[in-house]
Amino acid sequence: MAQFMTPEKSSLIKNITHFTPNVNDYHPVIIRLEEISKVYGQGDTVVHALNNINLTIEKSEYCAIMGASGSGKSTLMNMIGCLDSPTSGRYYLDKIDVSGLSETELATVRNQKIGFVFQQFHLLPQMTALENVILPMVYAGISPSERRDRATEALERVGLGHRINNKPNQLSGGQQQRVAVARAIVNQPVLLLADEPTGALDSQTTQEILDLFTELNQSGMTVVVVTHEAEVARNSGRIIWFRDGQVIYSHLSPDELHSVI
Ligand SMILES: Nc1ncnc2c1ncn2[C@@H]1O[C@H](COP(=O)(O)OP(=O)(O)OP(=O)(O)O)[C@@H](O)[C@H]1O
Repeated sequence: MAQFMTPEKSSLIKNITHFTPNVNDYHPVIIRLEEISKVYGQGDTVVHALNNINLTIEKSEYCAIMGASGSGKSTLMNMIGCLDSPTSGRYYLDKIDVSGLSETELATVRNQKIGFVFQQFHLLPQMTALENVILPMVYAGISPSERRDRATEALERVGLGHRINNKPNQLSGGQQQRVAVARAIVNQPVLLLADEPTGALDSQTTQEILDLFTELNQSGMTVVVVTHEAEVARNSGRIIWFRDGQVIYSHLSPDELHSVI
C-alpha cells in the first residue's frame, strides 16, 4: 500500500504507534479491542453503549455482529470503522494503535485500511459506476491512469464489467450494492466492514451479495458484517453476539445461532 500514499499521508502513518507483531503468526490479528468502553451522557442519563469490550478478529475471518436493538452494534461498528473514538480502552487496527489518533489521521487510516458497505449504498447519483469506484483512489493519491484500470478491474470482479458507464439510477438495487462493494475493495483494504448490507435488498439479491462476500472472504479478505438478519449472519464463519454493550458470545458458529435467537 505504501507506494500509493502521498508523501504527507506516508509521514502521518510513520508517526503512528505500532503494535508489536508476532512474526510467526499465520493468522495476524486485524482487529484488537482492549477494554473498550463508550459512554454517552452523564449522571441520570448516562448510557454505557460499549462496556469494557475485549475482542480480536484475525485476518481472513468472516464475522457477523448481532444483538438486539440498542445492544451496541452500531457503536461498535463506528469504533471498528474508526468513525468514532472510545471513551476508554485501546483499539489496534492492523497493528496500528488508532485509539489516540487525530481526525485527520483517522481519515487516512480509514481510506487505506477499511472498505465500507452500507445498507443504502451511498453512491453519488451524478457519477457513473466507474467514477464512484474511482473516488476513494483520488483520496489515496493514486495516479489517474491507474485509477481507471483498478476501478474497471474491481467492477469486473463484482460482475459489473458491462455496466461501468451506468449511473446508479440505471442500476438495480443489487447492482448498486455491487458497485458499493467494488468501491469498498478498490483500495485493497485489510478489512471489509458492512452495516446491514442487504437490508434494502430482496431475498434473491441478498443471496447474490452474500455469495460475493463469501468469494471475497475465500480470497483472503477479512469481512465484518453488522446485521439483524439470521440469514446474513449464517453466511459468516463466526457470530459475535452483543447484549447491553457487552460481548455475550464471541465465537458462535452459524449452527449455534438458533440457540440464541
Ligand atoms: N449519540 C448517542 N447519544 C446517546 N446515546 C446513544 C448515542 N448513540 C447510541 N446511544 C445509545 O447507546 C446504546 C447502543 O446504541 P447502538 O446504536 O450502538 O445500538 P444498536 O445495537 O446498533 O441498535 P440498533 O440495532 O437499533 O441499530 C443505546 O442505548 C443507544 O440509545
